[in-house]
Amino acid sequence: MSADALGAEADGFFDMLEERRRSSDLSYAFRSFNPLPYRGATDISASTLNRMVLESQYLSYVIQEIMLESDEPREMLLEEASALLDEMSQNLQLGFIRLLGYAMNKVFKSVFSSIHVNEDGLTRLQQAIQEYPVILLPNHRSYMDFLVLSYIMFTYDLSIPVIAAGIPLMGMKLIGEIFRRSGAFFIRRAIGSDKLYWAVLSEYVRTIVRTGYAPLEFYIEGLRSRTLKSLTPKLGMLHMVLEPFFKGEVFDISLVPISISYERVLEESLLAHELLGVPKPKETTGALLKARTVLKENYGCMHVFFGNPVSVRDLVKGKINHRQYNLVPRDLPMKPSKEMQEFVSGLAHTIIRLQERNVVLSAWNLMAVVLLQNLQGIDLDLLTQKTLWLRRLAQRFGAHLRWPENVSDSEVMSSSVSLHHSVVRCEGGRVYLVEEEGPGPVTQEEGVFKQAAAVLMCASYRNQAVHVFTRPAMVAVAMTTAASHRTDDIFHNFTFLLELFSNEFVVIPGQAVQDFEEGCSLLQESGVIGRSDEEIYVKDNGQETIIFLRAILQPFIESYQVVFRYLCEESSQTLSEKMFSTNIRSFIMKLLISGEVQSYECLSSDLHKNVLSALLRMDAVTKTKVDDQNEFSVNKPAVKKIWDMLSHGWTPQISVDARL
Ligand SMILES: CCCCCCCCCCCCCCCC(=O)SCCNC(=O)CCNC(=O)[C@H](O)C(C)(C)COP(=O)(O)OP(=O)(O)OC[C@H]1O[C@@H](n2cnc3c(N)ncnc32)[C@H](O)[C@@H]1OP(=O)(O)O
Ligand SMILES: O=C(CO)COP(=O)(O)O
Repeated sequence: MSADALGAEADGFFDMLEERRRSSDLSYAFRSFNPLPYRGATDISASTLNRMVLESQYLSYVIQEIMLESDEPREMLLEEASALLDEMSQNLQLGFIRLLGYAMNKVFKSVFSSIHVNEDGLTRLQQAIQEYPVILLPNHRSYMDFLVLSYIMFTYDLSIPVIAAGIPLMGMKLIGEIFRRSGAFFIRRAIGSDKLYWAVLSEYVRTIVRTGYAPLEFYIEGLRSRTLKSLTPKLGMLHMVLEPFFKGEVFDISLVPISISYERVLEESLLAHELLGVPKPKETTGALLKARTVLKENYGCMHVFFGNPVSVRDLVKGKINHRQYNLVPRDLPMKPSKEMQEFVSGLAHTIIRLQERNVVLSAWNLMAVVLLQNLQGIDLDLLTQKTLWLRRLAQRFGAHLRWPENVSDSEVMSSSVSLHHSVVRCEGGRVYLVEEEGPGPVTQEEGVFKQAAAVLMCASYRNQAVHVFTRPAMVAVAMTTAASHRTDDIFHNFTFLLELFSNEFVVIPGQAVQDFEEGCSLLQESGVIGRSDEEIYVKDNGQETIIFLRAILQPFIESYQVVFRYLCEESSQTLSEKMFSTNIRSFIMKLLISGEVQSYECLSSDLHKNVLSALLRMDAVTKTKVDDQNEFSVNKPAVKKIWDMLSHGWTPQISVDARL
């Protein structure tokens, strides 16, 4: 894979569709496919893989345990395990990859103007696959993610991965089976305490890794992020894939973070509506066929960045004494120690941060930041000027920006507006958010709902860029709310924000000092703040940036305040999960209609969940299970205290003139 052969661009990416557009779909589908597999792989079929799981000492041990706990005979448990495996297992066949390859080639060429892939990433991946078992860890924003990744692997002769898929996809007529034969293995949602299921799933995953059956791909965020912001990682699957290393069954494992960035996301409208409580359309083949009209649209370009493979062996050095795990017989279940749980959690969060680092942003992401601070509309010239200002700031903060070369800034702006016609329109030189077409709203609630959907759609594109600004923005807010200029005081407020928002923005646990230093250094290097031994102060020409950064966090702060207010004013101290989401929405709807609250982002269900998670972590709310339903008990004084801390010294009304 040489740069010349692939036609790599200055930034190391090349457009893989360029070549695809020159050849026929059929010849692509029937191309010769000669991947270089993992050198240590045992060449086994999908059915042998299943048999290995069923006959494993591990499964036999767990079945023995279950037999002792219940009255079920061994044969029945074995049959159950076999049925679970039939439901779960993949049956990867090259013929089906070719079939999907043919279809996807057509789809991708039609919906995307380009698919940029980093050439060195492909080369590194090719090498990594041959050396050790490889785990592909992409971010998850769209159904397109897994299609495009297997498409890239097929196109560049890389071993086709097997992929952990949520079970609803299995239920799609025909498609479910095609996915299974294209490498998907299906896992149930919320496994809970089903011991046999955990045993079958974890042994299946470990056997794939141990035998080097194929690269294993899974979505560590567990689902598509509705907000396009990174999600707090799930840990179950990561624990499973690492175990063969800790038990000394493989020498090393390579974890490959993958950052997929869309200029325009196919599901943009559906995701925003889900945030407003509209249920997700069920995954059915009928629904898929109905949704094919979205394929008539243009979704601009996408970027796929294959990150540096992370060696687990290197990572554990000095952190975990993994020899202690060699003492446990390999076939016995291994309960992860506290040390191990912390390690896996830190690693999962690190993977998300690595994904974020290599997300490629477009002019549109920056425009969305500015637009959200100017919901009343903004002159195109001013929008251009502010976007260019933000471009410089984002670059100083280390963002990966893709700005078209040899194209004037005004063209970049107008082509972004036209690509995102579902979010914005330009009328008489002014840019406004677009509300969804359809009959005009009948009630005030419907009016608010439409406006909120428009704002949430735009916010999702700001969210793609928000990780670039989070840390400096938290420093900016902490500086405003701190009792003095003293670094200690500012750090104190910073850690409060970091803790409160740690479901909103992914932070690596236990790294508050590093996060604070990162935020401060970026601001200092950009000439926004100055630091003495003990103090931090805003420089005269830094005010504009500080105000802008505070405004980025403003919708989040305002939304958290509103949820706190609801929890404190709600007459009942105990809330079921269902009641909470319905009641909070109608509470906020009223405040939006009365004008008491301005931020439409307050209506996002993702944000409501994040506030609850934060309060649970901060011991202001407790969760219990009643009849299989989550119930929350609210400690009002504790919530009030957190609310006060967030509000103390904070000036919610940033004057419109001062905003970007
Ligand atoms: C050329 C063109 C080709 C094109 C070709 C196309 C190919 C087309 C293929 C289609 C492919 C689709 C792909 C879709 C993409 C998705 O569908 S993404 C969604 C599915 N994937 C994932 O979710 C992966 C990441 N998820 C996880 O890691 C989750 O943790 C799991 C494993 C699924 C479990 O979920 P969960 O029940 O939510 O569990 P989790 O919260 O992690 O843990 C729950 C509890 O179980 C405990 N637990 C964890 N592990 C264990 C264990 N082993 N034993 C006992 N207890 C355990 C935990 O400690 C936890 O306890 P508490 O802390 O609550 O006390
Ligand atoms: O991730 C999935 C398929 O891509 C399934 O989960 P969601 O549809 O909830 O995102």
